[in-house]
Amino acid sequence: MSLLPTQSELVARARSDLRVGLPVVIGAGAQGIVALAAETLTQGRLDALRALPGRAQVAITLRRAETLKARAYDGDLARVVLPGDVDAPWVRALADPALDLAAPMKGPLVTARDGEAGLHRLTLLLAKSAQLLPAMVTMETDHPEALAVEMMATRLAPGAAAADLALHHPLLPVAAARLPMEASDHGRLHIFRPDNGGIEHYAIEIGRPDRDAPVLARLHSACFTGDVLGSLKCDCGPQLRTALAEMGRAGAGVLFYLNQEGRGIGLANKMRAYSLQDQGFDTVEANHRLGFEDDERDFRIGADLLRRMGFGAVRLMTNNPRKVEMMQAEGIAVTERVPLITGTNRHNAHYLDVKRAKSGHLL
Ligand SMILES: Nc1nc2c(ncn2[C@@H]2O[C@H](COP(=O)(O)OP(=O)(O)OP(=O)(O)O)[C@@H](O)[C@H]2O)c(=O)[nH]1
Ligand SMILES: [Zn+2]
Repeated sequence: MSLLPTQSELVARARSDLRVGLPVVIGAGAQGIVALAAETLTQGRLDALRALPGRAQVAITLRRAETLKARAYDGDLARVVLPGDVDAPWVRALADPALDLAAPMKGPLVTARDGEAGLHRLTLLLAKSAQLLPAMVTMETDHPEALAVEMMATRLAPGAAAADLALHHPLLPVAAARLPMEASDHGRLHIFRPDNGGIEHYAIEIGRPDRDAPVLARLHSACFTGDVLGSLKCDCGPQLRTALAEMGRAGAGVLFYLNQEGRGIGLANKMRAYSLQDQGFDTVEANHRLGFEDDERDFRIGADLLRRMGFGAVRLMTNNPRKVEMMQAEGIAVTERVPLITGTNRHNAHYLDVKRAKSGHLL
């Protein structure tokens, strides 16, 4: 045993570094990259990065590249060559579509087609996992180890970092207590935390569901605006309350409250998406313009929690066939899909239409 951080712990540290605005180094031997998140980039850090020998680029996802009409030569991403005369706000505008319509980027953007994009791809995965906009300022380096020491930066080994980012981190029970609720006197709230100190998720157990029979279950993704504020832009709040009420009526059930706000992009990015929706884009288009896929959730979380609580089969309350497929792919038997249609109003009619048309929801 050692007090030194493992690669997985270094990935967790790198996430915080990027959110703070610090650089992260990825690489070993003679091949590496220094990366800063576009969202937290300051002018000082951009100047310091440019003072290093090498070519500064901004890695963006294919989704964002399509919006910016930049050619993507690296499959799912593009490397925009950073012009010599641009400042930090220019880089942030490349990442953040808030100003796309008001102040379109001065193009054309030149994108790199030579060299390797593997490390750039990793930096984008890291940005997404830190719930930052997926756009990273990068500089290639042929002495990553020395540079990381010099900058006191977290350095990740590419293979180990890629493996950790693809891994589902097991969720461990932290605490549980009795919680009488409007929906049931017999509630119990369980808190789970991943072994890398990441985002916590909750289970609300109602009654004492039989572990040997399919349990009435709901995998509810967090929606601060809908669940807490009663937003009329979506149907989340009524879905949450209806699901709990039905479990209360049935006397047993389990609702997982998964902190995958905004289909996994985080609340700040969801508000960026809402602001694009105010400009006329639908929920799917808005995610794409930000550089995200329409659904960035990891459904392994729900399956892990179900199993950890002793359930192998569910009667799943959802209108989303993907949730059913994903649970089955993760080895959870879905014996029945229980529709959960509630909370439609004139503000969310279009949102629900788009979910039906583009995301395959059965509404
Ligand atoms: N990015 C983004 N997320 C949204 C938007 N509207 C709602 N959400 C999020 O979408 C998620 C909805 O979660 P769920 O209700 O569990 O899932 P669902 O895929 O709609 O499926 P079911 O409700 O089970 O039928 C929540 O995380 C919300 O925060 C939006 O316009 N953009
Ligand atoms: Zn919602």
